[in-house]
This record gives sequence, structure tokens and C-alpha cells, in this order.
Amino acid sequence: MKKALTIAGSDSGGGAGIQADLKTFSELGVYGMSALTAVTAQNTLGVQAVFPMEPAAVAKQIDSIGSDIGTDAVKTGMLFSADIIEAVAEKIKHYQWEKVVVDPVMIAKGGASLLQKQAIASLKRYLLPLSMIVTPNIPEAEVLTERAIRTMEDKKAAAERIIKLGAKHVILKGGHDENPEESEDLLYDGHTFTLFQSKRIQTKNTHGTGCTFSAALTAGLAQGLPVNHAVSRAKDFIQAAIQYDLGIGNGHGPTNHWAYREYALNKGSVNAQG
Ligand SMILES: Nc1ncnc2c1ncn2[C@@H]1O[C@H](COP(=O)(O)OP(=O)(O)O)[C@@H](O)[C@H]1O
Ligand SMILES: Cc1ncc(COP(=O)(O)OP(=O)(O)O)c(N)n1
Repeated sequence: MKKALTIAGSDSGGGAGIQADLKTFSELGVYGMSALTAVTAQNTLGVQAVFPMEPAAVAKQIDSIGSDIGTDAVKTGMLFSADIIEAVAEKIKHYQWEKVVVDPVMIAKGGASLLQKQAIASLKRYLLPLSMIVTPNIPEAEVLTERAIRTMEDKKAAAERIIKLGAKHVILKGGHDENPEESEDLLYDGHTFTLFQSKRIQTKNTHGTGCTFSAALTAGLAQGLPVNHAVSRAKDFIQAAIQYDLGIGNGHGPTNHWAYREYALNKGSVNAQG
């Protein structure tokens, strides 16, 4: 049994954060574990409140896992503060975890801040150099690189800058792109760019897409898939989860975490173009 650890915040509404990660791990046949960084009071209409954990409490949860169960891969999501980021980075180094997926969660789709502004420097300095892959959406990549991203050339330049920050791979997600036909994610490993394209689904129910995608990617790495295969399967997983949404709540609803298993598994993969 392969194991994966998510270090992230709780979404009471169940669509993003720890809840999305654990559902995704389970759907992909990976044993899921969690270290909670914050509790959010959240639903499909937005984030009503954020209650961060003490950094020592985050570190202690990671120790409980690291000192006994161990893990095959780790992902980080909402980390909220510089102190939590530094505690997490310290533990990743201590346990010498290498399959580390950093989802640089900053702002929820409704606009709520999930990362303090003063924590961005710590994210870049302490966590990105420990990551096997970092998974920014376009606004997050703009913050990390301090450059606007409009064109494919901008995306490639941003990916190059993020690799220079110490990440081994970057997948720049295209959910926020203006392309009405496709949602395309750009993978860069420091040498080669690979584009993962899928049909853009017209829906308002995209809450938790980033968390779900990075959790699927983490599960793939835990199972020993090479990075590009893990990305390709994560893209198939999120495509199915968005396509077969559940219509839950009055705002931006969650995706369907069992859609990949139920409807899409082994029905072919999205295109990857070098
Ligand atoms: N409407 C959509 N149709 C198809 N894929 C989408 C859509 N929105 C997002 N995705 C995919 O979901 C994943 C998460 O992307 P994104 O929404 O940019 O992340 P985040 O939730 O971090 O903002 C990416 O693989 C992206 O291509
Ligand atoms: C607790 C928590 N963590 C992360 C997020 C952000 O999730 P994401 O997948 O980026 O989706 P949206 O919030 O943008 O819909 C979150 N909302 N809550």
C-alpha cells in the first residue's frame, strides 16, 4: 500500500483542502494521511473564517507520521503563514522526503486570502527548493515571478524563473487562462516543455480543482509514476471530476472525486504535446 501525506488546510465544505486531497488519494488507491495547517469555515459561497494552527502543532502532526508510518509522497496546500511554512520545510528536510508537491495556494476563488502576503518570501526561500514539482495557477505564478502572464511565451518565461527558484519541475495550470476552448497546463523540467491540453468545460463548479489536481499528482508520485505520467493521470482525473460535477451548494460547487473511477478510468488520456 502506497502512502501520501497532505499538509494543508481544512475546507468545511469538503470541496478543497484536506478533504479534497484525502478523497483523491483514496480514489487512486493510495493511503492518505494529513497534517492540518488551518481550519477554514468555508462553503461554495466563499471562505467565512480562517483559524490557523500553531506552527508547533503542524510540526507535531508531521512528526507523528514521520516517526512511525512514513510516506511515499507529500503535498503541501494552504500553509497560511511564514512560521508554518518554515516549520513544514524543516520537517521535510528532517525526514528527507523527496517526492514533494508544493501547491502554492494563495487566494481562494472567492477572493479570500489563504496565504499571508509576508509569507510569500518564505515560500520561495524555504519550500520551493525542496519541491519535486510546484503547481501554480496563473495568478500564483505571477506572484512568484513578479511578472504578468498573458501569452505562451510569458508562461515559458515564468516556468523558467520558477525552476531558478529551486523547484525541480513546474506545472503551470491553465484554469484561469482566457482560452475558451481548452484548459492547458504547461510542464517544465528545466529542459523540456510539455503541454497537457483538455477541453475547457463551461461550469461554475470548479471549487477545489487545484487541490484535487495536485493531490492526484501526489498519489501518482507515491505510486512510482514518473512526473510526466503522474501529471497526465492527474489531468485526466481533474477533467472527469469537473465534467461530472455534483451540483452541490449555491455558489461554486465542488468537483466529483469519484468520477475518474466511475466514468473515465481507462477511457483514454488527454493529449500531451512536447
Ligand atoms: N473549466 C475547466 N475545464 C477543464 N479543466 C479545467 C477547468 N478549470 C480548471 N481546469 C483544470 O483544473 C486544474 C487546476 O487548475 P486551476 O483551476 O488553474 O487551479 P486552481 O484551482 O489552483 O486555481 C488544471 O489541470 C486545469 O487545467
Ligand atoms: C482549505 C483550502 N485550501 C485550499 C483552497 C484553494 O483551493 P483551490 O483548489 O485553489 O480551489 P479554489 O478555492 O480556488 O476554488 C481552499 N479554497 N481551501
